[in-house]
Amino acid sequence: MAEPTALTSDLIRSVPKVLLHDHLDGGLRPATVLELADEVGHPLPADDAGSLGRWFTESADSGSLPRYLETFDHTVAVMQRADHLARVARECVEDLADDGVVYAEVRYAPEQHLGGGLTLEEVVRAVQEGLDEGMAARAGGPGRPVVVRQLLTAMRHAARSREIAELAVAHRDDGVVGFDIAGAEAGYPPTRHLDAFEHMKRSNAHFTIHAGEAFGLPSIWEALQWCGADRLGHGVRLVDDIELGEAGVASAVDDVRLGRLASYVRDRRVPLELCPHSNVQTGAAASIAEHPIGLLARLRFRVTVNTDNRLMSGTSMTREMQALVDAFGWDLGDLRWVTVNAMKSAFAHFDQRLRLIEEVIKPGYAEAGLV
Ligand SMILES: O=c1[nH]cnc2c1ncn2[C@@H]1O[C@H](CO)[C@@H](O)[C@H]1O
Ligand SMILES: [Zn+2]
Repeated sequence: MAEPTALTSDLIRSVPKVLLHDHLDGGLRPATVLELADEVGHPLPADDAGSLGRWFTESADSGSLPRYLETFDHTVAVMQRADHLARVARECVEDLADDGVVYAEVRYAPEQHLGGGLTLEEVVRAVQEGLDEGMAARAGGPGRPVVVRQLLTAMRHAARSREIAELAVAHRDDGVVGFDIAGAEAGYPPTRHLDAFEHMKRSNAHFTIHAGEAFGLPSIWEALQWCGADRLGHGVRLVDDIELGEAGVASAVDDVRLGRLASYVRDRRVPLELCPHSNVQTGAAASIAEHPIGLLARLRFRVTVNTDNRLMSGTSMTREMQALVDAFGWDLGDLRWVTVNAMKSAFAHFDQRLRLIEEVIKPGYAEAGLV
């Protein structure tokens, strides 16, 4: 019998990965934050890349979503000029490609980038320019090409969601594949933005909603049954609708009872954009080992693995996957499963998704030794 392949981080980095939930303003390189802050005269809490990176991860390690979100003040502050937005977007593509990502949807809130006088249109165009440059550079190199698309986010405490949804639809043929809402969850239910979601639906366009991260089942229920979300950003609190058997650890999958909402989510194959390390930092999960992703995967929910904010979590797709391999004994087959799940759940057109699965993802895992 062949020895099972050891899942080293080098091997994990080398296999094709798909990322659906990654914030552009949560993924800057610390060195870039320093350089751009210097150019625009924004004061930072540290003055070398190593300490600044640590400042972000330690401050984000707050156990609360609102406090975690405060760290974005420093990234958003240095993303107010077209050239700066383009640079951040280009570096994002480079970093994802180096991490072995072959398809990604990167999100940010255009309304947070108007401080330097740009219009919403100019913000979207600047980001696209950077993404295009990054993808073109990669296409000319030796590694696998990467496709990176935009998701436009509206901030849930603000009142611009309809406008941002219209912006997303207006740019659907040039790089924007969908819409999202983010920000503090408690007190800002998704139904505040029904108008925006209606616009997306009427336009035959796609959206995801951050729900079930800092707040529980009602938020997930509204996102799906009132707003009609295609996917759930996090959705991790769905476990509150799953009852464990006697042992309380759900070691046996048949010793588990799903409530109506959890059943609906699983039956309808609603994609869950799970972000393990981010959830531990905001207190949505106690540790990686106790993260509901292990249970949700065993119950065959449509699980996807994501980074959320690479800077604030000091993370990458490779690190997220490595942690799941270590905590739950996931093997290469599990990594391919979440990757195919993510590709199936992407907002890119069906023909492109299928092509990436057949021509890039499956051959990539076969090359790594998975038959
Ligand atoms: O995990 C999260 N939950 C809710 N909001 C978030 C999360 N990560 C980032 N943002 C928010 O989304 C904005 C646009 O990218 C960020 O500025 C941040 O405020
Ligand atoms: Zn997020």
